[in-house]
Amino acid sequence: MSQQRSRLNTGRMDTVLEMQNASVTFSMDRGIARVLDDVSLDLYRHEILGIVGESGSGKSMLASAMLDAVEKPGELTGEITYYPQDGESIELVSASKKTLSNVLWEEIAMVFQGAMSSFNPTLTIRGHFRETLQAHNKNVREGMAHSRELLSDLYLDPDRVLDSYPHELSGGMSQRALIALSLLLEPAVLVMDEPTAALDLLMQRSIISLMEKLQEKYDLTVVFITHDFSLVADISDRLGVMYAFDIVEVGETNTMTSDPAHPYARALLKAVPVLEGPLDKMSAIDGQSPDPVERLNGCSYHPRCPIATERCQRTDPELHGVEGDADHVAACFHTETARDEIAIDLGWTDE
Ligand SMILES: Nc1ncnc2c1ncn2[C@@H]1O[C@H](COP(=O)(O)OP(=O)(O)OP(=O)(O)O)[C@@H](O)[C@H]1O
Repeated sequence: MSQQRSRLNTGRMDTVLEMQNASVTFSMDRGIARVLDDVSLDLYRHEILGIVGESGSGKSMLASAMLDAVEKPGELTGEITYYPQDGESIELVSASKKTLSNVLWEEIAMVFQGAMSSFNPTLTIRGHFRETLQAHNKNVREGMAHSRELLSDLYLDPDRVLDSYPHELSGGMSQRALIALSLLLEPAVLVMDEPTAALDLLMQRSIISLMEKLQEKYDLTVVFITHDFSLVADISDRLGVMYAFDIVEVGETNTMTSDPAHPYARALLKAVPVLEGPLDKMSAIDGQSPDPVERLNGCSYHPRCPIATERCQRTDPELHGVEGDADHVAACFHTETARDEIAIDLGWTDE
């Protein structure tokens, strides 16, 4: 895990990125699809925050929103504030294009899944590094020296990789080259959306342990988004769980992997396929994922929740501190009951 997160003198966590009521909507024939639903989240400087959730829960939308990079016709609303280590804070949603282009890659960078679609097939890897430096008016000679260091950090041979075209590299090599490229302009924050999804298990694990080293070496704040609870649990300081386009629980990784408080987070933990865990204790989550157009009243998880009450059908719960702990929040009226009644019994958890 990363070094201890820094605290402000006030005792509060030092926030590097703050999302307030961030929503993304798409206008569709059958109505408005709300694919990110009023998310508020603080990212702490120098932490690794894991975000997990099932397919379609809005993880990629969250990643794009963090950089104000939601593709049109998607509409992003809310406030996303970046706090540099030194200097004035920048609100990204209302920022000018010029401000945004200075922040992107130089302050906040992103790695998507599938390096192949991120690279230009007609350009060598050297061409990609060079182009990025030129686009940001950086010294190309110094930048190329840094690119060699980054590639070496990622256990790639700079001479071979820089001269290659993307298709000449294996999946694991090109994904690592993409991570090196994303770090070229020394960003403070790296948002990674399923960066290991297309790779085999061994390569996934090796990228995860590389990320831990890079985070320490370059003092990074990392958001690591995945559907794989067990993969990200190994390196995260905190874990956030998404359900129905919103964050439903965030807490310290130890708590989140042993005794989360939201019924969905508990069900997700039980559904985690782990090599070392007993298969007979895995269970799928019953019911359907929610529709972003046909929105339900009350808690979005209530139709699938074993402990839902009438209140859950009527009112949508806000995130609140679990047992008075402000660092562990869940959007559920019945967290105590969930912990009592929804058992988690997996070999790989710390229980
Ligand atoms: N261009 C688009 N127009 C309309 N809806 C979209 C668009 N892109 C994504 N969505 C919808 O937004 C919702 C959230 O998608 P998102 O890709 O963020 O989910 P995800 O959790 O990242 O899923 P996965 O793990 O499968 O990548 C889904 O219901 C998806 O169908």
